[in-house]
Amino acid sequence: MQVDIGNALSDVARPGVSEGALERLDERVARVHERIERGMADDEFGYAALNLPETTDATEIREAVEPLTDADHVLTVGIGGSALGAVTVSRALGLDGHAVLDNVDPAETRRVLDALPLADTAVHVVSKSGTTAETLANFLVVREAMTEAGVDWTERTVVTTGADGPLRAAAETEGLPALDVPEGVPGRFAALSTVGLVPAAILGGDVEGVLVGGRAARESLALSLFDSPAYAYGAVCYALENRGATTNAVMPYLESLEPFAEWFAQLWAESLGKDGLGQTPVRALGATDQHSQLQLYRAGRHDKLVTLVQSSERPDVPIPETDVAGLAYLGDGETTLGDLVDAEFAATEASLAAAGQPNVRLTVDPTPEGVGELLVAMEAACILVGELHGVETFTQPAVEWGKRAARGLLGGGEFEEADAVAEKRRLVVE
Ligand SMILES: O=P(O)(O)OC[C@H]1O[C@](O)(CO)[C@@H](O)[C@@H]1O
Repeated sequence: MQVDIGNALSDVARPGVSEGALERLDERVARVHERIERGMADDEFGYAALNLPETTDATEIREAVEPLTDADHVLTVGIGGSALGAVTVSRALGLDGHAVLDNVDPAETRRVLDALPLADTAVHVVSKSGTTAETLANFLVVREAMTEAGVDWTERTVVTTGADGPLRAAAETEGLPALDVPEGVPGRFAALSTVGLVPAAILGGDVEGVLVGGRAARESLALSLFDSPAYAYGAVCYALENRGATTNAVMPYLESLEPFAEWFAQLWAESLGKDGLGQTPVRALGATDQHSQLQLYRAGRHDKLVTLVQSSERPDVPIPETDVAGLAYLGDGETTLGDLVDAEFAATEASLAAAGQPNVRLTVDPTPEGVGELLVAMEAACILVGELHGVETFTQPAVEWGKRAARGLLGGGEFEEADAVAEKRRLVVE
């Protein structure tokens, strides 16, 4: 993976970071890298995520899912990091047949289940805590639907969960194959583990290659940001946030990385949104969003960084020759769709720079190794930013308030947060 931070420097962008400021920041990066290395060496909570490329046992995963590999479809039942990593990996690997229930919109749950050939579907239920209401509710709905379809759901389901909790108990009661969520790794950092790799393994994906790429990202971590793509990216994000770029729009120019932008959004928001800090992650897609959000990125406030993700190579789809007036430059018998999207990428990047809008280019290999390298590099970048900000990168206390309120509203206990719902300030316009 390559990171080009040139368009984030202060002689191009406003806000921008000077090379002198980066040199000074590099001294702090060295200290943080030493902290990260200690955390990895001691398999400390959170830092253990960067050990997953070494500790994840692909053979164990393949053995657990072997009875399910005849399925052409996999349904992941999970939410947040218990679904986003798996969706990101399987889509980035170009695997078809992966459906996901990571919400409790009844219309969507019904639409997904009605569309799936349930007899030809393996189900992967994932919850680190084993108590997440959305996941457990969907699991109950899925197994009922399979039963009604005449499918023995216990023969088609594998569970990945923590050491205890309702989901572990259900797996033991029903005799379901159960894999462990890695100890000490928050869900949003668990893509290169059982949590993120099981569906790809069922669908025949190169999970071993993803782990090889993750190892490459780990090995590229160094004492200097100028020697480590992951730290270069994280350091620029940190410096630009401190200079007013409080939004980070992630815009991959690969459809196969569209879920990656959503995975990144949880990683960045849930890890760094603390103590009044944190960049707001925005999901975008190139070239499509050149025809929507780019107007804001170029001509709006100078309060955002645009992270452009480019592919190091592309398949060739020729644009057929045409005599349609004005289209000869496309249909000349030589230009391909890859040429077009690469030209649009370069034009958008230059357009942002010309407007003084900070942007960074990540160049990734569209291979299993490239996928693993990208994910681990972003995780390392996130940990660097968390250390530089001095926040608790690996917890997410702010999400608990809403869970208690919802549980109270559903009669799941006495929670003062539920009272606050009843006391809502109202001004209704109809
Ligand atoms: O894997 P679990 O415990 O079901 O949690 C799912 C998601 O919910 C959160 O805990 C937030 O509520 C995320 O951090 C996590 O990825």
